Amino acid sequence: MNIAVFGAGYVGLVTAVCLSELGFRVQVVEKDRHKLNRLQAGISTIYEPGLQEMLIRNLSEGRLVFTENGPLAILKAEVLFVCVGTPSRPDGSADMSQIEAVTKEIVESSLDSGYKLVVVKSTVPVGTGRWIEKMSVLYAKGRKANLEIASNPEFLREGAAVKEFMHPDRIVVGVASERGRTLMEEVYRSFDCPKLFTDSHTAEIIKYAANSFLATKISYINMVSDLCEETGADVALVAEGIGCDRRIGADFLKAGPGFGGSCFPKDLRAFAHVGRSYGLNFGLLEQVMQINRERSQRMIRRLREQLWVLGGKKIAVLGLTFKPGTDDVRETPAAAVIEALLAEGASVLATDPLGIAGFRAMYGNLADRIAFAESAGEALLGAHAAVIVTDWDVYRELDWAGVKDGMETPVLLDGRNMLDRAEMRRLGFAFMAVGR
Ligand SMILES: NC(=O)C1=CN([C@@H]2O[C@H](COP(=O)(O)OP(=O)(O)OC[C@H]3O[C@@H](n4cnc5c(N)ncnc54)[C@H](O)[C@@H]3O)[C@@H](O)[C@H]2O)C=CC1
Ligand SMILES: O=C(O)[C@H]1O[C@H](OP(=O)(O)OP(=O)(O)OC[C@H]2O[C@@H](n3ccc(=O)[nH]c3=O)[C@H](O)[C@@H]2O)[C@H](O)[C@@H](O)[C@@H]1O
Repeated sequence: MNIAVFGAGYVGLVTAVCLSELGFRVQVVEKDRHKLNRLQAGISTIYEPGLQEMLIRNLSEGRLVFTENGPLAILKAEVLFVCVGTPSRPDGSADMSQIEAVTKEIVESSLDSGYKLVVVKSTVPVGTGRWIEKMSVLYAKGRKANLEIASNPEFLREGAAVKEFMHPDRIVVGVASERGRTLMEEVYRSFDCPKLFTDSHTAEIIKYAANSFLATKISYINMVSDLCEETGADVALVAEGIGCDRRIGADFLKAGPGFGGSCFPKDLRAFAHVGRSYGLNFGLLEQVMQINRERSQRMIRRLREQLWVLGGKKIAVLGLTFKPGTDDVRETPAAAVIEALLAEGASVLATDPLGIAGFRAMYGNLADRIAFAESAGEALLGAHAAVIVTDWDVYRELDWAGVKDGMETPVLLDGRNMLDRAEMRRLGFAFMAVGR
């Protein structure tokens, strides 16, 4: 089967590489010249375990091609995956301009040609499939593009993208015709997981509903975490206590600095916007977002409990990416924590194993006002306190006894509950965790 993939970002690149690994012939259309050059040279543009080797193997065996020639890829392909971005607009709604542009390109290049299945993998508001159908008629200008639109949301997580693409918990496909369903069954034939075939509206809602539910679990446990902190209870044990109930489940109950990344914040805003646009009360999601926004202030408050005055103090921020195992800093909680520290008049020395370059590029103004260190050891030298924002293993394995003596005052806020409290206190740290 010939497949085309539009957009070589996290989702598109992983989808394309994995499908070629499964033996499909895949053409990836990418408009960003810089990305395209690197991918054509066999260099992965994102950091994902296992991706680089698979990329080189499938490129060299000729199953995977990167191109900017959309029309040619469209001509050859029977199934076209749309994996372009759907970022937030200022009002929180999803910006559909990339999807719109790809729709136009696909319609114009498939006029009077055979049947093609256009599969939307990007995360999109309910009704997107219908909009693509409507726009297809407009762009066809009275001629016929024999396109069927399907929805196939992606649930992979960054940092484990290849593994989760290849071994998903489920596959969701919103498709109307038998022909489209048969094609999607063929694409996912080798996957051994529940496959849910629905209408396109349902599939589109499943994606936002899943992300919003997971984010709700996180804000919920963060809310409970604050009560644990006030009362001397332990949020990790509370999470274990409720998570053992299979109806609740143990995952996504880790208290911390709040959720970040390119999807949860953006998708919550978009889902809440969709709800509002139908006149529905999606206030629950507004609360989830509000709790998340307040996490950085909570961390500042904890630091003040130990340091009294933050102005003029040097604080080491350990971790800039929104979670470990990725170089992605989009909507990272670290940015809010740094912002809040600077507002207190503290000076910040930040470090991260993979995120420094991305942080500098994305948060220019903020980055200009702080300093960066190559390692945690360097960041902690002379610091009045350290805050762990991202739970990288290197911070777990750090020689804390060794670095403590180099600190001005040994205050440590473990924002991810990753270190052993008793051990840290034994080493002489004024140690604080989250919700315990
Ligand atoms: N990042 C993630 O872990 C996940 C993302 N998603 C969703 O998947 C979609 C894509 O996300 P990412 O891959 O993170 O985005 P991204 O921004 O990393 O990648 C999108 C790519 O599409 C390219 N592009 C834009 N317009 C194009 C066009 N007309 N033709 C060809 N290429 C074009 C861009 O240059 C870019 O490389 C979003 O809707 C996102 O919400 C879904 C699940 C997981
Ligand atoms: O739509 C998407 O893009 C993806 O969004 C998330 O994946 P991702 O953003 O890669 O990262 P997660 O592992 O879900 O973490 C998101 C944020 O929540 C935080 N988190 C996660 C779990 C937890 O218990 N506590 C917590 O604070 C993480 O630190 C991180 O900042 C979803 O988990 C994926 O299923 C989905 O496909």
